[in-house]
Amino acid sequence: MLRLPTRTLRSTFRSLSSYGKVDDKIVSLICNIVGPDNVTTSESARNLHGTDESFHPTRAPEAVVTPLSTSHVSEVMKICNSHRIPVIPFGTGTGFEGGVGALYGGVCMAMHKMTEIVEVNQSDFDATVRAGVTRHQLNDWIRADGLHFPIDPGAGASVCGMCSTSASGTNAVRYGTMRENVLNMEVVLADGTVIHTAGEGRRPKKTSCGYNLTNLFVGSEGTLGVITQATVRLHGIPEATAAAISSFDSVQNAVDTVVMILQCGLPLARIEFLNSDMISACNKFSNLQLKEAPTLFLEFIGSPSGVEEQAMLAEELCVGNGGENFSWATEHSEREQLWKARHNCWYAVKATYPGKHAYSTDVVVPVSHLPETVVFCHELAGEMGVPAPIVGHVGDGNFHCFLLSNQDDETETLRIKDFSRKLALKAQSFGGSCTGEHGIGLGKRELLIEEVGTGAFETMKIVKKSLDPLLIMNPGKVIDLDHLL
Ligand SMILES: Cc1cc2c(cc1C)N(C[C@H](O)[C@H](O)[C@H](O)COP(=O)(O)OP(=O)(O)OC[C@H]1O[C@@H](n3cnc4c(N)ncnc43)[C@H](O)[C@@H]1O)c1[nH]c(=O)[nH]c(=O)c1N2
Ligand SMILES: CC(C)CC(=O)C(=O)O
Ligand SMILES: [Mn+2]
Repeated sequence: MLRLPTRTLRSTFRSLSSYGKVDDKIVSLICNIVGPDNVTTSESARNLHGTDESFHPTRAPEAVVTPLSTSHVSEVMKICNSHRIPVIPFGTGTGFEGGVGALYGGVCMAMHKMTEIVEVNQSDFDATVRAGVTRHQLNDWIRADGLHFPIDPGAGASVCGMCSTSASGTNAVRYGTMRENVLNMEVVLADGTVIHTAGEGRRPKKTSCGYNLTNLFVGSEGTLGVITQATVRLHGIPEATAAAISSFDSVQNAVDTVVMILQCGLPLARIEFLNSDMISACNKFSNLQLKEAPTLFLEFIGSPSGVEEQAMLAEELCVGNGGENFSWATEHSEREQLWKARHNCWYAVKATYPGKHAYSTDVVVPVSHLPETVVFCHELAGEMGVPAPIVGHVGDGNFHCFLLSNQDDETETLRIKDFSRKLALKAQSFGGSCTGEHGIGLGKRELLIEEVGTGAFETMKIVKKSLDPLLIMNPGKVIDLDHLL
């Protein structure tokens, strides 16, 4: 692999124009590999692929390439590396941190045409999928076998996109995040080399075999290579499931209840907190009639008797903390409605405040500090005098506060940045993180340095520069280019 000394790198990147351009010659070279139907420079495709769900503005790539195979990806990478052209992988564009924006131009590697479910090992509880397969497609495929892939960011994200952001969702309290559920990945590196992070065809449930490359690429946000295939854990669909809702007279009481439930060792499947602004938005958007108060959504799974036992204990703890309206949803349709409303929180907030620009924080803290952190967030929003719907995967100590602003009002945008920085610093002061699941992307690059400290940050830079010496993989994300030159 090519390595350049720092001085050479600096002079190479003296100006942004040091990256190669995707001109007609490059387009034609890429066409020769993937075929003309799989490369476009149309404005609409470029804009679409330079946008995600974040508030970061669209940064369109110069061309969008849709490879059909790993060898396509590898050959395109070789061309881009030799002409020093940025490559930005794209899953389904549901990310929240501006990860797909082409800051320095280049090629978007859009993975949606690699749609094969390579294998499902029913009795081993694992599956291997190509990069374009979404979590919904995988679940539709394996449901009849009594299996599911439980990691559930609300959107229909691609499984490999989820690997790349280290995604999780409402089920993480029971099943963990992508970090605990990825067994192996095929990755194409910047120079076109194809590797399997745990060795080709390997899918052991545990391993002590060398450095954990799988976990290096999980959460790498497209900055170290293109993930072309992932082998993930599957889980059995539980025999019985019940959901419950309870509302509280204060944020403190609701979140204290979460800590108590966890301390009792109740094996919850899900426990989500929604504040009254969020319940109000959900009532309108998802046609619910819930009391507009701090509320917990809970779910229990297991055998029918086990579920009943867990639920009764949870009810006792909720009521003991002033929880009211404790109600059950055992019917599949009722539960579906509840969790659909929860997954639609983002759209509910956007619909409630039309014309406003929304941003979501993503802090996570050790659970004993959760009540203090949520209350801090609530009060900070109060001081700012802005509506701040909060929703969170509180079983993991992770929650989101949605901040709303007028897009054209620079003062409001700055206030939001200030709010989210203060909240992140508070979480870090409790031993937590600025991001539990959305990633660093563009907006949290400085917070990353504060969080991990100089030694770990320098080590991350060494990893980045060793795997991608010409800095073509999703440049400007996670680590600012200024820190790498
Ligand atoms: C309504 C709603 C609700 C939620 C969420 C989104 C939305 C719209 N999300 C966020 C989002 O779904 C999550 O970040 C996904 O992992 C993004 O997957 P995409 O396939 O859309 O990646 P997307 O295309 O957005 O890319 C995200 C990043 O990964 C990189 N990337 C994508 N595919 C790659 C590949 N094959 N190889 C290498 N890099 C690749 C990109 O370059 C980019 O940096 C979320 N998340 C979460 O963790 N928990 C949650 O609860 C939710 N909830
Ligand atoms: C913050 C949201 C917009 C997405 C998310 O992560 C969630 O709904 O849990
Ligand atoms: Mn979330």
